[in-house]
Amino acid sequence: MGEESDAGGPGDSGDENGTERPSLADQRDVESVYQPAEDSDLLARTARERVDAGDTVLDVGTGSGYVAAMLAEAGARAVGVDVSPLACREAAGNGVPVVRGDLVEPFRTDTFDLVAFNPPYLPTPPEQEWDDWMEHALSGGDDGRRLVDPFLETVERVLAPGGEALMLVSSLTDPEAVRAYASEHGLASEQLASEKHPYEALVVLRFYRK
Ligand SMILES: C[S@@+](CC[C@H](N)C(=O)[O-])C[C@H]1O[C@@H](n2cnc3c(N)ncnc32)[C@H](O)[C@@H]1O
Repeated sequence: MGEESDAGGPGDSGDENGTERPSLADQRDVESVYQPAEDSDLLARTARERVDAGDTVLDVGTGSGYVAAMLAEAGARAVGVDVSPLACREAAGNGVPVVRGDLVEPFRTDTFDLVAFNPPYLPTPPEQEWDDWMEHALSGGDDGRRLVDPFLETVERVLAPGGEALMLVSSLTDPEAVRAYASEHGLASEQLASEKHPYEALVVLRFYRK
């Protein structure tokens, strides 16, 4: 399952003569797919506690597929979605059914018991933005909420009755502002977990219909 084409998107760099240039990620010799870190692990551990065998779950921005794979291990029917073709390929290679797409857009209404999202959240001023798939994995734009806000605007549509969304939020992106925005969009919230790290606190928030 899933679309794993390299067509389109950042990193596809060729000049007017059709000469292929390496993507910025290649030029910088950085990984092109976000590898699981403390944030991935906190989200996966918290979500795993909440799924029952047979639940249908979605891992938004699945990256390597780490969170989806942990939930599948717990007995859930887990699917991932990612905008990056490189992430889709890696997740599929790790045994995760994956769809290439934008947030929850590819999925039907009322589908998922649980939606998990570890968004790109690093606050990044425009002049520091770069142009490769790793930027899509890391940069949360000026306030860190470039993807957080659209997720909160759209996730309710795909939640099954009684379903919930779990999102990893950093102290860098103001969890209280995230909760206020969710509330404006019809979602109640609570904090399920938090961990302190050298430069930030990581928090898992739960969102559900009011
Ligand atoms: C911080 S990484 C998290 C990866 C993985 N879930 C984990 O926890 O290790 C964020 C992921 O979101 C993906 N992403 C960015 N924008 C997206 C969008 N609009 N729709 C779906 N995925 C997106 C990135 O490609 C990246 O894989």
